[in-house]
Amino acid sequence: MMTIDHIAVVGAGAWGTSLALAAHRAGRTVTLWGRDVAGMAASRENAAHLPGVRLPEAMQVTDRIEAVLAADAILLATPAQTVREVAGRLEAIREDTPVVLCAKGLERGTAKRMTEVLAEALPPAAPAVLSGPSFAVDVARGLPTAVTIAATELKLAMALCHALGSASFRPYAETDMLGVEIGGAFKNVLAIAAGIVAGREFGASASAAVIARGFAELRRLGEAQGALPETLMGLSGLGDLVLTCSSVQSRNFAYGHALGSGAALPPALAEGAATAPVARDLARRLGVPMPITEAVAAILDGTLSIDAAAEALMLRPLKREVD
Ligand SMILES: NC(=O)C1=CN([C@@H]2O[C@H](COP(=O)(O)OP(=O)(O)OC[C@H]3O[C@@H](n4cnc5c(N)ncnc54)[C@H](O)[C@@H]3O)[C@@H](O)[C@H]2O)C=CC1
Ligand SMILES: O=C(CO)COP(=O)(O)O
Repeated sequence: MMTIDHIAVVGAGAWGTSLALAAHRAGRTVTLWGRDVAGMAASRENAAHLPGVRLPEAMQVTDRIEAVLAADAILLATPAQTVREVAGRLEAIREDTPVVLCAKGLERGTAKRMTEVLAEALPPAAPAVLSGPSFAVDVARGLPTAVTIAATELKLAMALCHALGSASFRPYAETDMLGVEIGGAFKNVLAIAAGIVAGREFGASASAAVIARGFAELRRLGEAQGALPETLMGLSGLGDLVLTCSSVQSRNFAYGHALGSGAALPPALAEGAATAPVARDLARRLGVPMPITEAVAAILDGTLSIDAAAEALMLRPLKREVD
């Protein structure tokens, strides 16, 4: 079996730092690369994103991209809209170095998935995807978490699972990268919808309806593109949808909640805000009805009020549930 010992994580935000900790707990040699990490390297703490969580001395924290290039595998954990630029900086990697995409989103302007962006920006990489229900803070604290790691070759997905798996972090291997990516990107849009429902105090019944009907949209769009239904119903699809649609810990949910309640928008990253218009356009192009996604995109671009969106969703023509 392929052996992965040295793991480099690119992006020292909440998720990158947590994944570096997971790799360390799994017994790997770990390099964490980020911009402006001198303070973090000295204090051994990511005070901005994970205060109180100690970074082990054995973990190399660096802003030198050269330190990443020789790793056996690279986890790319910067936000979706930066993946093209950041991947481009890794052009000197060895041919077929596994590069695991950890961002959840679609690229603005091109509507491309992260694997499509990587194929263009860094052709020597062997792509993989890591996704699933996993708040960075939970992973950083070593709470039990399960995720999906997908690669075209099961052998690579399994090697990555062995490299990252530990008593607190359980990855499942998968070959349906497309399905895993679609689940991760779209659940963020639906989490904004769920947050709006909670913030507007539409009630628990409406929250459950958004999750179930949102999942119907995710499944339709995934299947239209060739994703496997089992993937969409797994950790990276339904699992992550349930997590982010039901917890204020989710930045996407919190963003929607602020919209719904009329509070000031939180400054944190809400990937779904960038993905919503891209998802709407993609769905229209593929002829897939996605009314909740349409509503979120319209609320975000200011063309529809929340109350008008709710009424329009409730008064859509009556139909069979499975259609
Ligand atoms: N935070 C979480 O619980 C989870 C996050 N994710 C995904 O991981 C991705 C990153 O999210 P977070 O780490 O939470 O965000 P974050 O806001 O905590 O950190 C993002 C990091 O990326 C860095 N960065 C931004 N642009 C960059 C660039 N051009 N070059 C180099 N570094 C750059 C920032 O300096 C920051 O350190 C997102 O796609 C998110 O959906 C996935 C699972 C869990
Ligand atoms: O993807 C996540 C958990 O699986 C994190 O969700 P948020 O980006 O909404 O915080």
